[in-house]
Amino acid sequence: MSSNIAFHKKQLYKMYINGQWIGDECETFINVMNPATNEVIGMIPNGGTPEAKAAVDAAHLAFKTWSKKTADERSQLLMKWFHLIDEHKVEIGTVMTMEQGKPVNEAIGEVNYANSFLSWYAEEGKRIYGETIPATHPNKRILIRKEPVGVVAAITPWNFPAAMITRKVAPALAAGCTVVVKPAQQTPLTALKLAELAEKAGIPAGVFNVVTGKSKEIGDAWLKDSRVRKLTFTGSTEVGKVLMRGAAETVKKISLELGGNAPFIVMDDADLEKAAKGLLASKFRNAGQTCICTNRIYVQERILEPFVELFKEELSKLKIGNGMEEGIDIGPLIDQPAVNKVNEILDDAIHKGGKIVFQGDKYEGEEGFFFPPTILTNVNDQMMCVEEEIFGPLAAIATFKTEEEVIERANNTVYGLAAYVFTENLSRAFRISEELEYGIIGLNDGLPSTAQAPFGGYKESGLGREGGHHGLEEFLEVKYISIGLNI
Ligand SMILES: NC(=O)c1ccc[n+]([C@@H]2O[C@H](COP(=O)([O-])OP(=O)(O)OC[C@H]3O[C@@H](n4cnc5c(N)ncnc54)[C@H](O)[C@@H]3O)[C@@H](O)[C@H]2O)c1
Ligand SMILES: O=C[C@H](O)CS(=O)(=O)O
Repeated sequence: MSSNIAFHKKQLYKMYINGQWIGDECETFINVMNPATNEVIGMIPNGGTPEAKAAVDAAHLAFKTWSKKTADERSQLLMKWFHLIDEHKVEIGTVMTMEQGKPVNEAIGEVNYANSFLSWYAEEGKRIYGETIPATHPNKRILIRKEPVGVVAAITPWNFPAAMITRKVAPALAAGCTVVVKPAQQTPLTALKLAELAEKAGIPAGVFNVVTGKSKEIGDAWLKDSRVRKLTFTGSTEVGKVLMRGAAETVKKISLELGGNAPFIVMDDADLEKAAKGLLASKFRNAGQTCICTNRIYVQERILEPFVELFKEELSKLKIGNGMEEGIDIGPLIDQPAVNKVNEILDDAIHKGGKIVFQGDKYEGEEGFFFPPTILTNVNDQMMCVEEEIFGPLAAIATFKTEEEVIERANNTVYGLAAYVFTENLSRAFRISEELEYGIIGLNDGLPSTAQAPFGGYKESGLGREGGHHGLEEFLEVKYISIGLNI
């Protein structure tokens, strides 16, 4: 697919604050790279404290009117934004592929997924119900209201440049909050396309702001600003902990969607073809760079050989290359350090007895950051591929004997985001699902993510949920009104 978007190496994009496109005044600029070719595709303003403060000024002012709109008025504006994103999904997908690397059809799929949060919360926002509670005192009445928390600061990662923004912004705006967003430095252009369409949809100035530039400086400015009442972060657990400590200074509400280390468990009574296809989807989506990608694969001993053969057959159908080309299934990793990390993890596994039983072609086409899809067997729990988040197309297969053993090994991690179980035995499915310490369980399903369901983790994979009605609660305060009467 040829891009119908002209990327000019020296094209300077602007950030979006208070309904204005600004940035020329910044002293420095950041290059945006294409990870498939290592070429510069544009530049963004390297903003910092002044721009971070200006965005909160705008959001704080806009909150006064946006929060007073009816839920239906906000819903209509969210749907105007939804329809514009839908009309421009190929353009946005192309921008995403150019800056993040995922194949363009997968990028367009992410735009649709991102958009589903807008349509879901455009409706959900109309159902922010309060309640009355029977008072024990005859002359009192108890009224409970749910109210928007206020100005929200959102900091998002590079691996899902559209969905990780709308999964926060859609419920926040539906609840009546206003938002300042800092996208990842690697993938700001998708965020700016969303802002362009929000402006076109008529979302008022200051309601949705996108600030680009110095991550720590912008984040610190928002953490210190008491007008920011909620921080919602998606990214690594390491950074999440830093932000959690900073949010304490002004007691901000906080949501954290952090790292993962997903086990993929194949029981000996599984439908092996279904499990192989489910593993392919879960492991190699976004070249393995998703927080809920399978990280460790546990196969019950008796069916190891037939399962690995099926998996190899499925993986051999995937094609690696530049995501802008037709028929590509696996694009590049985000940068060279990411490739180096996966190589380090692979070398560690081989050093500790791991065996490569399949490796795809090493794409030599361009100067990009490619890692060939690889299957390792003879994996043990002392390897880096079991202990750390791989974030690449490396499938690490270990075996186990019993249900009790695999549950203990699967839970033996500080993470608790997603886990996958393939079995055709219903009682076993529920027994294992209920014992796994994870916020998301894919039961015979390698792709559980959807706007209707709460997405989030146990333990060091995060706090709070995104998606479903749970995701709306994250942007609401509960107000209790006690009413004294003369009855
Ligand atoms: N749980 C989820 O839903 C989810 C989704 C996507 C990615 N992730 C996780 O994110 C990680 C990969 O994404 P990443 O490399 O962008 O993560 P990252 O933590 O390095 O960066 C995430 C965001 O935080 C910003 N940031 C970094 N340091 C900061 C600081 N000191 N102050 C303020 N902002 C700061 C970055 O600029 C970026 O915008 C993986 O661990 C992955 O598992 C989790
Ligand atoms: O990387 C983490 C994202 O949340 C992945 S998903 O698209 O929501 O599954």
